[in-house]
Amino acid sequence: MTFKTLDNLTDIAGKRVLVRVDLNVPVKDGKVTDATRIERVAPTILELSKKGAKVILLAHFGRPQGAVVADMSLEQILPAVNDVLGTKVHFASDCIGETAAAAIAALDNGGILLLENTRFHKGEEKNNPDFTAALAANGDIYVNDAFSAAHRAHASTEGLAHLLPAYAGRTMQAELEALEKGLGNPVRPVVAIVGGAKVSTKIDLLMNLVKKVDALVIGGGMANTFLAARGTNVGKSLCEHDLAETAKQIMIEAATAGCAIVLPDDGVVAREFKANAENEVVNVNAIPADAMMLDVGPKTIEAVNAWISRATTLVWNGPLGAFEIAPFDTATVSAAKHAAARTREGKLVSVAGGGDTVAALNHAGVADDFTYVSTAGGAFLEWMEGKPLPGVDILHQQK
Ligand SMILES: Nc1ncnc2c1ncn2[C@@H]1O[C@H](COP(=O)(O)OP(=O)(O)OP(=O)(O)O)[C@@H](O)[C@H]1O
Ligand SMILES: O=C(O)[C@H](O)COP(=O)(O)O
Repeated sequence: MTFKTLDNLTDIAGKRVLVRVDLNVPVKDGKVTDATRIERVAPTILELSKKGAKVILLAHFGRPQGAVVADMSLEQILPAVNDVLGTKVHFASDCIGETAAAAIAALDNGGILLLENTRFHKGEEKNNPDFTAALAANGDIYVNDAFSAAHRAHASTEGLAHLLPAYAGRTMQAELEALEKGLGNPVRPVVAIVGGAKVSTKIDLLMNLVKKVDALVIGGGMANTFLAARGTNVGKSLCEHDLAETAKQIMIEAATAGCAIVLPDDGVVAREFKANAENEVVNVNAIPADAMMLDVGPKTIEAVNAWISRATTLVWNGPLGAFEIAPFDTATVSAAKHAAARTREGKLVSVAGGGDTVAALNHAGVADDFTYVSTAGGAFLEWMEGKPLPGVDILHQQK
């Protein structure tokens, strides 16, 4: 590693350390349902606090697009952060300006403060110099511990490293080391499973991914977009129809690269997005116009598990279905258990990543059996593609 780490940070008592963490955690009815991302950043926060720094946490939640959106406030994450850290964490309702400055001034040495969602300001995602300067005004040192947001060149993930002495946190360091160890030189066949809901932000990554893997299994909302591109009627399923052309190009690129694309043959459809909604298994060519495909079906599960059996290396981002609501967790749980068993037998190197993917593996009870579980989803896929990550690159450039 060529970047500076917390080992280089001594003598920081009383210093204001701005720590970028990723608190974009799964939440249901205002409660955190999986605290893995918080648990992973805890060592950095506690180490800085123990060294007597004033620890100021910067994070985003959701995609409020520069507006203050009440249900995207980080205040709802505060109780879970308190629980995981086992100490009182203060909160300020803005990440810049007087409100933030006053809360920081009131912090004791070793105190911890969480600032409100950075994405409530338009300048965050634009990496706007004035906004970055306003963030920097409240800190002496910058630590980036948000590997899972390092694919974003935002003010709090990249911009700040131009203005303040910048260091990698313990999780940033650990993620990069573990990914390099697990996937730096993957043994073939390499199978990737990509599912989930963030279709528009992840679909472009697949163009390069198909050149690196032997098979790409597509599930979740991502599969519906590919099925639609193939001319299948997906009814009311989560689907980004305007990405049909991109999906077609990816399928062409995969054929050229010799990468098998595995799409669902059957699916579990329902008319309501809720637990135990009335559902049926249908062939993907017979999805009713008023129904949504919320999971892949039994035939597809068999095919996915057969690909996992063939793989020596598995890379997984995004659940195969809406795993939060039973019974639409069936495929995700089955594939997770199968991959875990192959890993335990020493037949598979399994690396999974993503906020909800981690939650899904925890739900299946097998997260500890995977070779490595990254907190990163999009960043993990971009790393896998070999793309430079702005948040990591700028740390390497520190003198
Ligand atoms: N068929 C489907 N229809 C609707 N939602 C789905 C479907 N399949 C999966 N999902 C939803 O996808 C979400 C997870 O997708 P997402 O792309 O955010 O994955 P992730 O692991 O959190 O990655 P990242 O860390 O990049 O956010 C879950 O909330 C799940 O319910
Ligand atoms: O959940 C994630 O993958 C990270 O927090 C980044 O979120 P984003 O895709 O909204 O930038």
